[in-house]
Amino acid sequence: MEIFLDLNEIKIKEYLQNHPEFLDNYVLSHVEPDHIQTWLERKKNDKNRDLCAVSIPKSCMHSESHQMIQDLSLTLQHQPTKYDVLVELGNCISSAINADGFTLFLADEGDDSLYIYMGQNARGEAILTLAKTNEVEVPLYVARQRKAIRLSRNNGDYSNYFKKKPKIGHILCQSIQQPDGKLIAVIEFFKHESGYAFQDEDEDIAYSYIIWGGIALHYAILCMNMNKNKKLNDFLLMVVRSIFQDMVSMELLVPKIMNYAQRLVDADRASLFLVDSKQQELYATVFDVGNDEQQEGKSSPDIRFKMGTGIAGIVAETGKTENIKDAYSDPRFNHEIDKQTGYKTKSILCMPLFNQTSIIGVVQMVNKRNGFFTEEDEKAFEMFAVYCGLAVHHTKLYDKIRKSEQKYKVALEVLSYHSTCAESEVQRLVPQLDNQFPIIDDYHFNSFAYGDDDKVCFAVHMFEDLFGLRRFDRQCLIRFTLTIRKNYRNVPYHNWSHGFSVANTMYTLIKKTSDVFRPIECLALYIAALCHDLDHRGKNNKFMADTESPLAAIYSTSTMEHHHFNQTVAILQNDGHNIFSKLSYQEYKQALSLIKHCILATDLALFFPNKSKLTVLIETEKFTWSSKEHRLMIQGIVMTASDLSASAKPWDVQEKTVKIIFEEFYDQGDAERKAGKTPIPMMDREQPNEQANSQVGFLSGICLPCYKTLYKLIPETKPLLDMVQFNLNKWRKIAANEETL
Ligand SMILES: Nc1nc2c(ncn2[C@@H]2O[C@H](COP(=O)(O)O)[C@@H](O)[C@H]2O)c(=O)[nH]1
Repeated sequence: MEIFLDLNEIKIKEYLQNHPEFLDNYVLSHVEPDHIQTWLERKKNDKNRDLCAVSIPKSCMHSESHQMIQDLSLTLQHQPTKYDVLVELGNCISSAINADGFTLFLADEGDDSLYIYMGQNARGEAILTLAKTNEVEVPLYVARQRKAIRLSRNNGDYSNYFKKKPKIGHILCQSIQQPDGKLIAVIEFFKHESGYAFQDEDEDIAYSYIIWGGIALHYAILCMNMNKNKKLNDFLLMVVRSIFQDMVSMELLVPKIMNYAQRLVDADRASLFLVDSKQQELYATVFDVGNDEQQEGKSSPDIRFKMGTGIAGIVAETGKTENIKDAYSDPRFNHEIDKQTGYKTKSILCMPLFNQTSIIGVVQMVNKRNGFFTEEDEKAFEMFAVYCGLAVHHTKLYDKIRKSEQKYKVALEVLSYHSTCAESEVQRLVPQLDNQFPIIDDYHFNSFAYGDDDKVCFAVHMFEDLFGLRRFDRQCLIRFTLTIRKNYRNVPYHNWSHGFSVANTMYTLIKKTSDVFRPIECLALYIAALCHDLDHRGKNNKFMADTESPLAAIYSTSTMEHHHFNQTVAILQNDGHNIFSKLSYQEYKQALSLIKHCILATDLALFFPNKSKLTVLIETEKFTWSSKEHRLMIQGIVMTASDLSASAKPWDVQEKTVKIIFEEFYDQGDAERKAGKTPIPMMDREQPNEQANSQVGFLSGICLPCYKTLYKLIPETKPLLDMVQFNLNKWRKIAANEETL
């Protein structure tokens, strides 16, 4: 019996809407794929096809999409999260297709799990629940196939699916992907049983909105990434500032970094392990930094384990990042620490930290909130790890520097104690200052005739004679001079006797040339002469450089002369030693500046250029005592003249001094030979006949030019010039074997 159904277009449509599977089955079993493809092409390209006419008037669609864009743009203005955009999109589509609601499933590209979106917490972090596979077969199908599905309760294929969804009669499930095709989410709209089934045009409308939404979402993700990048840049700036400006110690900087890192990848815990390369172990520097900004990482020095142990140990060995989704299913995971802490590790993101040459540590993020650590987390973490390595490396350096500074301070304290004179020595010397002094303002004064204690008395007496005691304290002066003597080493030539002798020549020159130099210049010249070779080791600057001595590392030029000045300042800074304490700040500053200039001028390497410039000024009659620069130049010459004044002493003193100088030269030559170097003839004790020739060279090449220049500007120094000339002639005769020593 043929049944004629009273069918018309509306009833057919109604039937098809209520029985979508009927149409699906018909098309899938009766229509050729090519024909379906033609339909799809036509649908995409059919400009005239009016989506809205089918379900919503274009104006309404237009106004709807206009409203959606307005809503979305409002959302986007408030720096949306990805979830804000998805929820807004779902709301827009729901109202456009008259859905009673929707469920949002978030995808994890790590695997094809879906997470049911339950909302956001105060920090804008999504609250997700892992969807049980057997409860989401439809969204899972859509996620895998990227195909929309429309179902109604009486649809045979998925009737079980509706059993878990009481009161829901119809669903429309669609995937949402980024422009690059990456799956973001699946959205399942639903209607209660009383509603109509979703239609084609509902699917089309949802599809159209999702296109818009995808763009908005892409923008939102860009915005979030920009925010994240801004936060990352702000963090990196903080790290760099901490490293290079605050120079904070490890204790302060690393917890900051770990707190940031833990927030960066949304981890529940963060730990930093450093490599103990000697023990081949890792130890926790900061362990279990929580999500609370204030919570400082608990430093757990007792958490130590061998390299290669656990995920962190393996990363420290291999230098490769590990992203573990389920720690306990990874045989490499070390359960021991969980046992110690009672904390359950699920997911781990672990990254090596490098300095220029090696792995210095491992940063470990534990338990990603809501799921697993993503590829995006790994990328962000990689950048962070570079700066974390930089920070750790520099804080370790600063910690070493701080420890060295403390050791240096201790060494200085010890040195200061042992290198300053005792009060008893001061008291013992005071009465001696009232004794009768020999005539010592004499260029030919022979210091060999007196002992070291006498020389201390003479030195204090010379100072008081030149500068009086109105602005100086005698006890302080005695203490200062005794400590100066103590800080000359017991070497053959560059000892206290040499320091005193140079000061004596300077004293004589100042006494016999009154009014050439100003008081502050005289004070500086005298103290510089007394201190100019403090702590000399009997080796010259070349030796200090060749042997890579620490002093040469500190002072690359005029090595010993800088050290002599540094020692002078150190002694002035000792309690009870500051002879300048009654000077004004300006006078003190000027005195120290002049003392530095004078001591550095005793470096013969500086003598030659200084003398040449001065000679030109003299010969062109441009030298003027009113020029500060010219005064400094002549002060330099005066220092050298005093320093080499042994060459201008009577012959018996010169001959005795030279023996001592060569003793020291030969000691240096022996040390050079021991170091595998060949000493110059002057320092080679195996070439003793070189002495006379060396002296001819030294007196003619250095001393005579020095005293000639000095004489042109300070004629009162003629006795020095005459005696040098005499001694030079003696050395020439000896060198020519016309005389013997
Ligand atoms: N060959 C000689 N060298 C001498 C003599 N007197 C000093 N010197 C060297 O000159 C410098 C002076 O600088 P100083 O501040 O260290 O005293 C030093 O290197 C002496 O070794 C000499 O008579 N002959």
